[in-house]
Amino acid sequence: MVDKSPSPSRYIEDLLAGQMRARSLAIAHRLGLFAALADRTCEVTELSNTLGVHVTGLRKLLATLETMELVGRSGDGYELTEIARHSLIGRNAQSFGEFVDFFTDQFESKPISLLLNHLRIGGPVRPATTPDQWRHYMAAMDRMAHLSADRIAQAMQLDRDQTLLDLGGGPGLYAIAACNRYPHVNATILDLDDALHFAHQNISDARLADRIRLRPGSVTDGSYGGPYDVILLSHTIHLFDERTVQRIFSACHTALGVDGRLVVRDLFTDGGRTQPALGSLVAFHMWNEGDAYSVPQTTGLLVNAGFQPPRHVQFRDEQDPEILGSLLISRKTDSTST
Ligand SMILES: C[S@@+](CC[C@H](N)C(=O)[O-])C[C@H]1O[C@@H](n2cnc3c(N)ncnc32)[C@H](O)[C@@H]1O
Repeated sequence: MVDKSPSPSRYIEDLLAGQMRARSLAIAHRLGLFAALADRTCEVTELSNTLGVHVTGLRKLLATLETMELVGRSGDGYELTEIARHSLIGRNAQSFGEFVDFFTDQFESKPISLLLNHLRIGGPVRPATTPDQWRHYMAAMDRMAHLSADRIAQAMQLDRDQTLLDLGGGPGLYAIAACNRYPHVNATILDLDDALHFAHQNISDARLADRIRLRPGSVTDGSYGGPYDVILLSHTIHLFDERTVQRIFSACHTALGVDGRLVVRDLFTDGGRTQPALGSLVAFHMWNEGDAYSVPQTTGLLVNAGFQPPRHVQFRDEQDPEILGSLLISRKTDSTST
């Protein structure tokens, strides 16, 4: 049998090329190249005029995109491949372009020197700060919600509940999906002011201002109001260290009514912390003060805070991106052990 595995040097070369591929994707997306080719085949000079860039550089960029199977040639022109058409333009089921901007912001604001310093001396590593970064951040969360909010609303099973708190609710689309699915539910979204600005717009577009309340604040303050029937913590615990997550879970226990449920959604890894692989990658590159928590570790923190061992609900299917994560759903026990 012929051994088709790459040599060690080819393997390392390919890992390094991965960074260049990601940068080509980011630059083409920022330039608007995919949008410019959305419904036409374009010759290089015409494309360079549309995008306002030099032909020489553009030819090289297009060649990289061709190797990545995002554009193809048709005669003298370039056109999008099916993958690019489905994942990088418009808002169809597989579109994922918002994540290109969001990930790119993360890499630009966290150069390797900064990550090295963080490894050596610890401390915070710049969250989103500029208005553009907030817009990209919330647009990516918005996109993820379009792929998953209805499924999460269904998995939360709020048929007999009245009140939902969405902690770190971002653009508000989980609260909106829950209120749409369960007409008897009222929701509260607690988040930082910068995020609530986006939630406010979405709630007003959905005409749900009378059922969804915005509560500016920090999840680390530990005072969430209540009592609530259900608390959702979607893609938020990964921002915080383990001690803070423990305090947040305990504060959730306090804010829940009798028999209340906590639904934690995240990119949970296995006990070895390597699967899904994206979990270990984003934990190191993006979630510097937090982590991609494993299912056993999060279960331990929930039980310590006074919750029953959670059910692990996989709500995404094989076609979905890994970043959608999974859910841990726990019911409150009567008293805390912490
Ligand atoms: C990764 S986003 C997830 C947003 C939303 N829950 C979702 O699943 O799409 C994390 C959210 O936590 C919010 N956040 C970060 N630090 C926070 C804090 N200290 N207090 C409250 N919210 C915070 C961010 O503003 C953002 O909306």
